Amino acid sequence: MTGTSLDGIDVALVDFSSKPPRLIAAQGTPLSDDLRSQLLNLQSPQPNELHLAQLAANAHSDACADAIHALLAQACFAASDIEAIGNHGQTIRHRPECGYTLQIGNHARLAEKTGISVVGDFRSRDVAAGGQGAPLVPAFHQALFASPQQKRALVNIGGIANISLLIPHQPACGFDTGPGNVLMDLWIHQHQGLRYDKDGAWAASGQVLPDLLEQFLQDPYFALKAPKSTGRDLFHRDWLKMNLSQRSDAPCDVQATLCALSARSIADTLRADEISTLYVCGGGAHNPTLMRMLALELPQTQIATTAALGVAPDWMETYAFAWLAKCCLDRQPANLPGVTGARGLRILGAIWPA
Ligand SMILES: Nc1ncnc2c1ncn2[C@@H]1O[C@H](COP(=O)(O)OP(=O)(O)OP(=O)(O)O)[C@@H](O)[C@H]1O
Ligand SMILES: CC(=O)N[C@H]1[C@@H]2OC[C@@H](O2)[C@@H](O)[C@@H]1O[C@H](C)C(=O)O
Repeated sequence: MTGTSLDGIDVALVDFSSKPPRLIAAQGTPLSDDLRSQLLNLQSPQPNELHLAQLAANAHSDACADAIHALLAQACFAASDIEAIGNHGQTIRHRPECGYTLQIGNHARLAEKTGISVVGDFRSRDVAAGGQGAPLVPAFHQALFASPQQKRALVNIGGIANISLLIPHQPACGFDTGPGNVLMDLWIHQHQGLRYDKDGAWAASGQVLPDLLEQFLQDPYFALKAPKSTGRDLFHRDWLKMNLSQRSDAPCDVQATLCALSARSIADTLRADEISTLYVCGGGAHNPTLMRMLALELPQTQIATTAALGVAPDWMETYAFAWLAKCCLDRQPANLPGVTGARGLRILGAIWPA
């Protein structure tokens, strides 16, 4: 799994012979600066992008192969022990309203380099069926973490944040709430040249600006009803420029307000449901300022990380894509039409045999 933050490749080794499937080992490997900038550049139109996208897809697959080999070595497994790799690829465009979403990665090359079958291209079938193609993890959250008594929510705060609402006796519901860390990452990079605001320290040094927060919340995305999904296509550098060009706020106050935007846009989606516990995963779970703001927004809700469910916050997404790959191999539909808006259940993904 490589997500919208473009911070690294996460690999999980999952055993499906046990019920529920068991996460045996997991590892994160940082992306090289070169590959990261190739992938970041492809997030917006540029000359010769078809050729550049293919080169980046090859480099992405080579880096995935290295990360997989490293995890197998660490966990003392051989390639021949592995039934398949689920490979999300890197999202470089997400335009379901135009009938496509694009995750690049050369699956054939990954199968060739590892000798392991690859399952990839998880989102396009759902989009072809009229869905958003995202988020896909609510089905996994429902299968593994729904409780018969408790109203639970799981939120993944990655570059973009996506939530799953697991209410007993109701179909699972889920959507992207909006920016998770992506805007905070862009803003601190612009001002301090850093990749991210470690422990939310810079945000904690500023004041949330209520008028700016209200302005941010005017973006029509936040008022849209589900099904909805988003990405860097909407929440990018120009979004910040458009919202901030007429203002002269202290950069640390803007960072605090972007952090509050992530917390508020997540919390706003939960107020009506009397959720007993909100479980947080993704990199945002490591940001105490963001976690504190979430707790302030939701005083009636217990907030924990998914470690309380037995899964460290960094491995939830990659675990989910192993599960999605297994569903594909078993010819089991894995989308939730009530989440993505697809016309019906669909088998997600395509297989590149070893
Ligand atoms: N210690 C920390 N303090 C603050 N923020 C952190 C910390 N660790 C990680 N993060 C944030 O988490 C981000 C990475 O999160 P994650 O790996 O979940 O994103 P992703 O999977 O790439 O995104 P998505 O889920 O949208 O595809 C980093 O870019 C950073 O903003
Ligand atoms: C198009 C795309 O890659 N979307 C990602 C992204 O990262 C978070 C959010 O935006 C979510 O919609 C999705 O990933 C998760 C894993 C999902 O599909 O459930």
